[in-house]
Amino acid sequence: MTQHTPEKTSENARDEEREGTGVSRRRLLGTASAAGVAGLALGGAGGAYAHAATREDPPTALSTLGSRSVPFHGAHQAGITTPAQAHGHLVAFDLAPGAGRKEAAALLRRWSDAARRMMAGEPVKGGRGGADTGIALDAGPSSLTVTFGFGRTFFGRTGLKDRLPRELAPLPDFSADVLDKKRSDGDLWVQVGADDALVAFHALRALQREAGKTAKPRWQMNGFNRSPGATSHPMTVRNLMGQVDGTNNPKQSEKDFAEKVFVPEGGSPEWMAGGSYVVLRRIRMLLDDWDERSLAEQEKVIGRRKSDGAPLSGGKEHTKPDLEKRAKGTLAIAANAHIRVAAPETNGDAAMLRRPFSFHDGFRDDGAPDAGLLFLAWQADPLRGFVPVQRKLDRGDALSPFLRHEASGLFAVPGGPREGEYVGQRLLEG
Ligand SMILES: C=CC1=C(C)c2cc3[nH]c(cc4nc(cc5[nH]c(cc1n2)c(C)c5CCC(=O)O)C(CCC(=O)O)=C4C)c(C)c3C=C
Ligand SMILES: [Fe+2]
Repeated sequence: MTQHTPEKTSENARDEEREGTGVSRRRLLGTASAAGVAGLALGGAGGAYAHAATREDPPTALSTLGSRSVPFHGAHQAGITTPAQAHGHLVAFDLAPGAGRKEAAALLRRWSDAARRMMAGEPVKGGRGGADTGIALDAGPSSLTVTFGFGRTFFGRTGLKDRLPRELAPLPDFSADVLDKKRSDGDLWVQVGADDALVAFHALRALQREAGKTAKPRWQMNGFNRSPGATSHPMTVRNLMGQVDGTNNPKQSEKDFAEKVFVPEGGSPEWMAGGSYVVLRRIRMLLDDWDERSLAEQEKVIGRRKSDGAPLSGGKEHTKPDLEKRAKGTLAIAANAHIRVAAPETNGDAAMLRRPFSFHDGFRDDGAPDAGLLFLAWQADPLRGFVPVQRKLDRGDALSPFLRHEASGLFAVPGGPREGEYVGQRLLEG
């Protein structure tokens, strides 16, 4: 598996897509049961066995979930089209005073090396004397991905203003914004995703240690999705409002997918070839209000059935919504339904790949959950993706009264590294 198709979110699809480099479920189960645990050599990247804690320990047999690995190298960074994992950490770092281009390049080199190793299930420095911290020692890679991006402020701090992409222009203000500046933006951005919570934390901790004196965490957000295997049939993930969320994402099988999501070879700036721009919004959901609405009201707000995500114009989850359909003179999908207002066909084809994590950070002073969506939208150009759609949603979307946009970020995520390269090398050394 090199790249995953975002529309294939079922357990079977994930198995199938991960067979390329990981170990397929069939092979894994066959091998593990036939050979037993102790008799087998340690698996390498994505192998069926985790690293033994000591030389004497027999290797630990891994489940399908633990053994899956995602390649670090490729045309695009991992963590964009990879099916969203069960656990996610988003962290922004600011360069320390005095750290410039040279220090940033050395950091990206260290981070890339650590990410490559951890994504292959290998130990990394982090503990005393360069030992691994041991947090993920008996686990496999568990579909770990680490994705790196650059914020607008990075370019001024490193003397690279002449390489600042025009796409990183500050996002406009939206009327629904109640943004906390301290939890927004940042020089550097890291997304960690894994299907195991300890593997995800291990990676986060190792990267934070590697940042050393060069960069300090500015903010961190933690998110989650459903665990692979938790549903018995293929089903797009649900968000904390209970809706099936992600149905009408661009599909990798569509011929204009890459054009929508990635900067093309020969595009500008050159160092962003194969890269993408990610918009992050921490969107708190007013769940106490939402959960009091009837099922019919909730479905009208979105324009889809809550049970299976089918459009209110009829059909199944993946049936194309009929925006013109009327029943007894009334639009089946209301004029302000979220899917109508957000749809590419009502926004000059504005498109983005949504790959969010849910979050829950406890309860607020008023007793309401501090919970919602870490909305992540990936696109080749935010001015042709997120911005026009959010402008339109801002003007009259039935979902907006139930949401508060509390933090925001826009980052340039360069293309994937070639063998021997580190992420961002073409920017920092080009
Ligand atoms: C600016 C872009 C968008 C924001 C912000 C946004 C927030 C948001 N959305 C949901 C729930 C759903 N969104 C759905 C579809 C959908 N949403 C956007 C854009 C934004 N959403 C788009 C482009 C689409 C696809 C529209 C289409 O072409 O049909 C859906 C329906 C299922 C699906 O297609 O994913 C749901 C449900 C929440 C809860 C939320 C903020 C917290
Ligand atoms: Fe949406």
